[in-house]
Amino acid sequence: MTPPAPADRAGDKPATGPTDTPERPEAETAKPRARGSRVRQRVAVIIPAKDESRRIAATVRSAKAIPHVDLVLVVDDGSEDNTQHVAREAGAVVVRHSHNRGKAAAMETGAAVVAMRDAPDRPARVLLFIDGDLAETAVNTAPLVPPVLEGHTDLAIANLPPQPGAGGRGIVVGAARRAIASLTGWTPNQPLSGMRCLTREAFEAATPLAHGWGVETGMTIDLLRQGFRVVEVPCDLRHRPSGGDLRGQLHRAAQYRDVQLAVNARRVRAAAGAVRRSVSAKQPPTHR
Ligand SMILES: O=c1ccn([C@@H]2O[C@H](COP(=O)(O)OP(=O)(O)O)[C@@H](O)[C@H]2O)c(=O)[nH]1
Ligand SMILES: O=C(O)[C@@H](COP(=O)(O)O)O[C@H]1O[C@H](CO)[C@@H](O)[C@H](O)[C@H]1O
Repeated sequence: MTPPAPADRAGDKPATGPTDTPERPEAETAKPRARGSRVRQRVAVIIPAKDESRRIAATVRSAKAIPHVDLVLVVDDGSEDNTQHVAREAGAVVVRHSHNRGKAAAMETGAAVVAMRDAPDRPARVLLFIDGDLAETAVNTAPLVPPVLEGHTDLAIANLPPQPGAGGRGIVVGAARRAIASLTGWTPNQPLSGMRCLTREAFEAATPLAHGWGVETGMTIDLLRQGFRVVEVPCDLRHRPSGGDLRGQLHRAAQYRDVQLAVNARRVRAAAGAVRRSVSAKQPPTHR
């Protein structure tokens, strides 16, 4: 695979939808589907959730109101609270990890369960991942869906407004942003945003997902490097921000660790790919 062209591989923070995306090289192209084939396509909302009993009911109810959604799936990632019961009561389909496996694992479980519920005679559902703490604002992820359903992009990522009470200094966000930029040529505004809508084809191309908190950074890099289209879409969301206290800083340290692990693995992969390409370019043509 050739390295992606800079910046224009991804929509550049469109106000209401994706910007134009250039043709992708044949070898990397995720086949665009005819618009007509998406007409009956539905959307599954997947909510990885660990100890979200206080907000999950509002999140589930709100997610059910997103147009085209016919399945809201909560993956209880080994919660120690009542998350699974509250989510089920609110109308979600709930599956549960018996022990905590991290956000990325919960996302993979969610996608696998949706695949089992996809009808064989219909297109695979589009996947909309959202966090469990959005509460009543979950419905405001709705603008992520049309660009994907209509085939304008493969991955739509929510851009959130500044969150009251957030205590971050932009260290993790900055590191993830720079890593994505250096590996793909595209500079995202919110590289860690977990609210993202994508096709089944794009999801499969992004697996195995990077572990834990590295999942968003890894997914964006992997999809862009394979020629998939990515856009950021503003969404008016509120989530439980991490504060500036010890708990918040520990959360950021874990995020930082997982982002670095995801990025380093992809740097190694990119370097190995470059070596392979240069070796095969130098090999003399074979004669019969
Ligand atoms: O081990 C974990 C940790 C978190 N989460 C879920 O992942 C989402 C994002 O987590 P959080 O809101 O804590 O992170 P933030 O995005 O605020 O950094 C939430 O729905 C969590 O419940 C999870 O499924 N497993
Ligand atoms: O925990 C946080 O405050 C930051 C990461 O910490 P930094 O601000 O980069 O030190 O990450 C959160 O905020 C981002 C920006 O709003 C979101 O995109 C992330 O999903 C959230 O984890």
